[in-house]
This record gives sequence, C-alpha cells and structure tokens, in this order.
Amino acid sequence: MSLLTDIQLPAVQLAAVSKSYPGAAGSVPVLREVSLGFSQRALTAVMGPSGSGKTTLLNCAAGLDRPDSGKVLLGDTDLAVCDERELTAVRRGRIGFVFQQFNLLPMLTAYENVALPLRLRRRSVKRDRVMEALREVGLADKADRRPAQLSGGQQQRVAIARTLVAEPEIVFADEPTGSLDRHSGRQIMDLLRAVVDRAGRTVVMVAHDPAVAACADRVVFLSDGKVVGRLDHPTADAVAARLSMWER
Ligand SMILES: Nc1ncnc2c1ncn2[C@@H]1O[C@H](COP(=O)(O)OP(=O)(O)OP(=O)(O)O)[C@@H](O)[C@H]1O
Repeated sequence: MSLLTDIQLPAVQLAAVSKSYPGAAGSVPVLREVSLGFSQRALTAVMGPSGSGKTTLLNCAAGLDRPDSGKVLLGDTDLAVCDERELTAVRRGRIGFVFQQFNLLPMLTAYENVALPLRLRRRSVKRDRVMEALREVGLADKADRRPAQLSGGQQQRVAIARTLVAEPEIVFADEPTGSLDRHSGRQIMDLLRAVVDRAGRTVVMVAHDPAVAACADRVVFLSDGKVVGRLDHPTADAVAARLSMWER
C-alpha cells in the first residue's frame, strides 16, 4: 500500500468549495466551504451518510459540476472558473471518471469502447495502446465482446480501461463497486489498488461499504456538506465505527 508520507502533493485541491441546489423552501446548501486535497498516487475514499454531498463533491472536483464559490485546482487550473469549452478539454484530457453503471456504449465492442476517448480527442488510435489498457484490466482476450456479452465486473473493468487509456492525472469513481456482487467488487478494488500501486496513478472514489473503503489509503468523511473527519490506512472496523458517529 502507498505510504501517505510519500504522497502529500495533492492532485486536486479544493478550497472553500460551496454548492447549493434549489429546494422547495429556497436554496439548499449541499457543500459548505469544503477544503481538502486529494493526494497524488493514492487511493482516497469519500464516505458519509446518504445526501451528505459525496457525489456533488466528486462532480465539482472532476469538473462535471461547478461550485457556487471556492476553487478547484487541478495543477494550476482552477476548474471553478473554466468556461464549458475549457472544462470539456480538461475532462477529456486530464480527468478520468468511472461510474457505478459503467456507462459503456452497448453497440461498441470492448476495444471500441476503450478507444473512444482517443477518438474524441482526435488522437490517432494506436491499437497497441488500447490493447495495453485492456491487458492492464485483464481483458485483452475479450476485446471483441460487446458489453452485453460481459459480466458486470468485466464491464466495469472495460470502463476502467477506457479511463486509463487517456492517461488522466486523476481518476474519479462514484461507487465503482455499487452495482456488483462482493466477489466482483473485490476484483475491482484489487484493480484500482494496482492502478495506484503499480501504475502510480491517483484515484478518488465514493464508497458506501466500509470493506470497500478499507482498500483506500485514506478515507475522508463528509456529513451535511462538510468534511468531518479523515482516517489514514483504514480498516473496515475503524471506518464503520467512524460512520456510526454521524449516522446515529
Ligand atoms: N441536481 C440537483 N438538483 C437539486 N438537488 C440536488 C441535485 N443533486 C443533488 N442534490 C441534492 O443534494 C444533496 C446531496 O446529494 P449528493 O448526491 O451529493 O449526496 P450523496 O452523499 O452522494 O448521496 P447518496 O449517498 O445518497 O448518493 C441531496 O439532498 C440531493 O437531493
């Protein structure tokens, strides 16, 4: 497992990020001046009760949503003030996203799904590079299959390969094991660990299950739109104990 002492430089830094959504009785704050950094070459899990703002935090950090105030620094780039064209370029070139529901295109093969980000960036698609990404997730032999011909765990691995092929600075994953059984979920977590430990990449994920969060280097706890705790080198028991403090 990565040593947090070696990885203090944040890949993404949020400073006083606030976000509200319109509600029946006026605007409802969802993130309240959140400040935190996601360490490079580490796996960070974001946890908290339902509605605490985890997905909103991830979406703001990934440039999928825009905060009302505060900064979201990816290197020197403040995503909070980028216009749509700049954000699209950042999302395509520098950020990877893995969703709970995989979001693969059903008519395309695994190979074609993985090649898609390169096509969208108008890069020439090098077959070796696409196959290398499929190999990294253990699916080089399934390159010609369509998503419906793959298990849920295999589909999620294709989605991870699709993210890795673009060599993002940081990968965000919103409950990447949420649609999978325990065994497939475990395989996805082993893969995300390898992505960090062997390939030296940075991963931030939302997790609900303390056993999944225990695979992370660090857990950040959100409650009611605020960061209320951090736990380094977590165990499932320690995570569950912390969560119970805010879920009572
Ligand atoms: N587009 C939106 N419009 C209005 N309200 C929203 C929107 N997105 C999220 N919310 C509200 O913001 C709050 C936080 O939502 P968010 O999805 O970030 O929480 P979460 O911690 O990820 O929840 P869960 O664990 O249930 O997925 C919720 O009350 C939600 O209803």
